[in-house]
Amino acid sequence: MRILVMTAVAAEQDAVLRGINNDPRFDVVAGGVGPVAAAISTTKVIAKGEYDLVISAGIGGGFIGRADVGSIVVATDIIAADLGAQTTEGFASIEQLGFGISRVPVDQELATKVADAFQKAELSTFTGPVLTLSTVTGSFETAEDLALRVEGATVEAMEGFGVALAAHDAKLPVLEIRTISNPVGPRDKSSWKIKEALQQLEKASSVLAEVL
Ligand SMILES: O=C(O)c1cccc(C(=O)CC[C@H]2O[C@@H](n3cnc4c(=O)[nH]cnc43)[C@H](O)[C@@H]2O)c1
Repeated sequence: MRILVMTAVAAEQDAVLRGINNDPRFDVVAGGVGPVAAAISTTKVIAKGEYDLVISAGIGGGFIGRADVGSIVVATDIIAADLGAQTTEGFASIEQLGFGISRVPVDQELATKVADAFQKAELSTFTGPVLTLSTVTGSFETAEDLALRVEGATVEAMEGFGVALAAHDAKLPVLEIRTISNPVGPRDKSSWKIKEALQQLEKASSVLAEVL
């Protein structure tokens, strides 16, 4: 199996590389921050290689009560949560507007297998929808709006939908794995546990190499 892991930045790429420990089945690429950069870079890498699976991996924000800081989340769905329109009845996704897809399903069997392996490795693991946004949430109000709008919203990040759409376009299965660096809500960088989340990403990646 040939596996492409897309991260946003080099620090996440390095954590994954440490975890997979030179496993030749994996390519790990830092594709840039945000859904557009992620989509472009993933499309370019897929075009040059023969892959069986694409994974969006990195740190993310956990919705309070759904995913604790320091935990790992395996996506059940990858959702473009701010791709749509504000209407008098509230937000309408481009899917609801009839302009395209705003949700890419993951390979559910593989997602369950990976989540089970993380739990067996005694890593605090949750599953649920992972939201892709172009703007990091900065208030409780926005966090609550997203949680109400997307049933079971578990994580927010910025690249998954870009990676997933590129994989979907190439008819490849996709997963998204996020290690939680911060709670979704008011911007308080002092509360971000990025180093710990990167350590969890390394641990998760070592389990990935065993289970895939
Ligand atoms: O608000 C800030 O000053 C700030 C501090 C640290 C990081 C950022 C980012 O923009 C990180 C974006 C980057 O990390 C992922 N990520 C991690 N947590 C979240 C989140 O709560 N919401 C969205 N993205 C998050 C994301 O995938 C990016 O790659 C800002």
